[in-house]
Amino acid sequence: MFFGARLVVDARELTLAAGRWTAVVGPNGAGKTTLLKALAHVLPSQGSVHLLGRRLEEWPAKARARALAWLGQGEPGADDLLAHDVAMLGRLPHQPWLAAPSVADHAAVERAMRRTQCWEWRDRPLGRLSGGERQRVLLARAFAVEAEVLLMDEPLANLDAPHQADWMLAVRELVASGRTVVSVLHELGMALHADELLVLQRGRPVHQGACNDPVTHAALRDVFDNRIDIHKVAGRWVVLPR
Ligand SMILES: Nc1ncnc2c1ncn2[C@@H]1O[C@H](COP(=O)(O)OP(=O)(O)OP(=O)(O)O)[C@@H](O)[C@H]1O
Repeated sequence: MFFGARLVVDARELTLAAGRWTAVVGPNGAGKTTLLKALAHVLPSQGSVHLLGRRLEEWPAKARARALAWLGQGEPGADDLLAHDVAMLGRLPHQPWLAAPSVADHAAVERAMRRTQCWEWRDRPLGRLSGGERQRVLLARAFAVEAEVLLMDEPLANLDAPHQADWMLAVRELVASGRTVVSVLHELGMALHADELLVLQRGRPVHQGACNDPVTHAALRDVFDNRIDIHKVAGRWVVLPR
């Protein structure tokens, strides 16, 4: 992937496992967002990206939007829209042109908003929510798609600890039902609870492996210049800066 003439991400032959949760990690500027945008078809890439075995370009746009849900980093939203309407945007790929949302669409939105605990303020405009509340609405929009594959860039931004835990639980449920989740995470302790870690450094994937594998931990320490410590506390991974 290039920005102008500059090669920003050089990821050849990269496969992300279906039916698993992969966390993409690495230092600032490593290319995590760029990679995710290329996977989501938000940014052009030079190679070819396959989604569920089929080239992205070969998917009819609406079918692709049903199969692949995308949550960008710090997404601007229309501040005047009500939270419920924002979440309903996730159902657009399911709706015929100019049709009103169906019963199934309303049910999916309610499920998603309850999942991220924002159903209570469904009638409030996005612009009048706190950062974390807003993020939970945007997460609900992504969940409401009920896609096979979810790509989320910094989904935990602005979320407090209990809602981070809720997000992880939601991801676990999605993966248990056969869905694929790929998330860029700066919270390395959370990332280590994924199934797989993809470690990026200066635009290249330098390691891909199981989160509980010591080799993965060594790769992680390495890309952060040995300035992190990884511990297991009460059965959970904790990453501390050094
Ligand atoms: N629109 C752009 N134009 C030019 N270069 C860009 C653009 N967006 C990002 N870059 C550069 O591409 C590289 C990768 O950026 P990217 O946002 O993918 O990194 P990241 O790993 O997600 O970083 P962070 O952890 O800081 O969010 C960086 O060197 C960045 O400066």
